[in-house]
Amino acid sequence: MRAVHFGAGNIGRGFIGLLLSQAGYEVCFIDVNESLVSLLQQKAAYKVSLANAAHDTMQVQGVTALNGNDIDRVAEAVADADLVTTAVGVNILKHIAGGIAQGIERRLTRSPLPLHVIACENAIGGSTQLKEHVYAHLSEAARKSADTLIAFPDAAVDRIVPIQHHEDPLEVTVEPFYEWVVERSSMLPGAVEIGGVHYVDQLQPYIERKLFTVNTGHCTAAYLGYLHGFATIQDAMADETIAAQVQQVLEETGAMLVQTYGFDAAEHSRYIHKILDRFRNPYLTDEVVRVGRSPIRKLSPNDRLTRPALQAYALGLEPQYLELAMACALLFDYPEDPEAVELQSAIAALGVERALSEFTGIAADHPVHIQVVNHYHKLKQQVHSS
Ligand SMILES: NC(=O)c1ccc[n+]([C@@H]2O[C@H](COP(=O)([O-])OP(=O)(O)OC[C@H]3O[C@@H](n4cnc5c(N)ncnc54)[C@H](O)[C@@H]3O)[C@@H](O)[C@H]2O)c1
Ligand SMILES: O=P(O)(O)OC[C@@H](O)[C@@H](O)[C@H](O)[C@H](O)CO
Repeated sequence: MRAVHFGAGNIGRGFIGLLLSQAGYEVCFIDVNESLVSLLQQKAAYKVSLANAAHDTMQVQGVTALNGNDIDRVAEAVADADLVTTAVGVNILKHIAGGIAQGIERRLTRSPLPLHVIACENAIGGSTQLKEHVYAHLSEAARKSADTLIAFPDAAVDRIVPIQHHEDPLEVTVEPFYEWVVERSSMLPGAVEIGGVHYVDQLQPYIERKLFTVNTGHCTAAYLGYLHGFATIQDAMADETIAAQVQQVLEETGAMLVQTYGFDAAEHSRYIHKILDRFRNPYLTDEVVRVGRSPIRKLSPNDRLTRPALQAYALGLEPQYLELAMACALLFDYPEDPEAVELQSAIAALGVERALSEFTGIAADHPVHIQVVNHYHKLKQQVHSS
């Protein structure tokens, strides 16, 4: 079986490529990083090591790679694939959609076999978003056939894979934990299920639980850590005040998730504590600037800060630590992150009130907005006086 995977980066090699290879797929990576593509072509294999005491290692073999700019070959690979997956970043999906669409057009003329396209991004409805981008490139006739032969089931993926600093540029160190959940109800009849993937009827509770626990807690640790001068999540979590604030945030999202989806409260509390332990994994070095990357995306209405804060508020819960985390995100001024630079220029140009409304969609007179701005001004004063 052939899988075409877009994005040979950290999660692409360290999780999706590894799991697909273990499930019996020949994996063809597609990436625009030329040196990465050429190394994968030369070596056809790479090493994955686990961030545990034993430093267990695994070898992924028989992989191939294509340059994402070679649209003709990308389309050919998609046309012949048994599965297409992505881990490029949700904002990059629109850039890979053209190649996928060309592949689908060719495939529909030569094969009656169904194809599943799964976006493994940290976003609600990632595959659905990819489908919209792909369909924008398809002819009316192709769209009609694709409706019955091509499915885009949404997914949630969880495994912490930091930025890598190995001598071998293909090696990747990953945490031992992993979870890949795919929505079965949007799959086509007779679909082959991938070994190691957890299939569920409705993804919404799973993606919200993952995004609003793992990723909300993670970015809170990152933004608080950045503000206090810590370089890594592990260092930030060793600070008792930060660790307590991260836990408070997760208790707020937890209360919202338990009320919304009826999760068992005790089980959810264990889930939170397991995640806090994962953040502290002493065998990982995960930079706060990676975890805090793209603050505009992270503050956007459907992402890990704004959405749970507004959902909690709507339920009558007071999301005060989420508001604090949002204010810290507004203070993420890392000059090498293009979104952090854009965010800081917007705050300088519009003022924090308007910038906050612009990026989160929250009206200036909403109580959550008012509290975030209050926290922002207080934190800014503390930063100046320290
Ligand atoms: N790293 C993690 O811990 C983790 C865990 C779960 C989910 N994710 C999600 O997975 C996605 C990728 O994250 P990552 O950490 O692996 O990032 P990454 O930067 O390591 O990898 C992204 C890869 O995509 C490639 N890429 C960019 N534009 C492309 C294009 N047009 N065509 C093909 N390839 C392209 C990049 O060259 C890079 O190799 C993100 O959506 C992220 O939120 C990451
Ligand atoms: O990838 P992002 O930028 O959406 O979020 C950064 C991290 O929180 C994220 O990559 C986690 O490590 C991952 O989601 C764990 O499953």
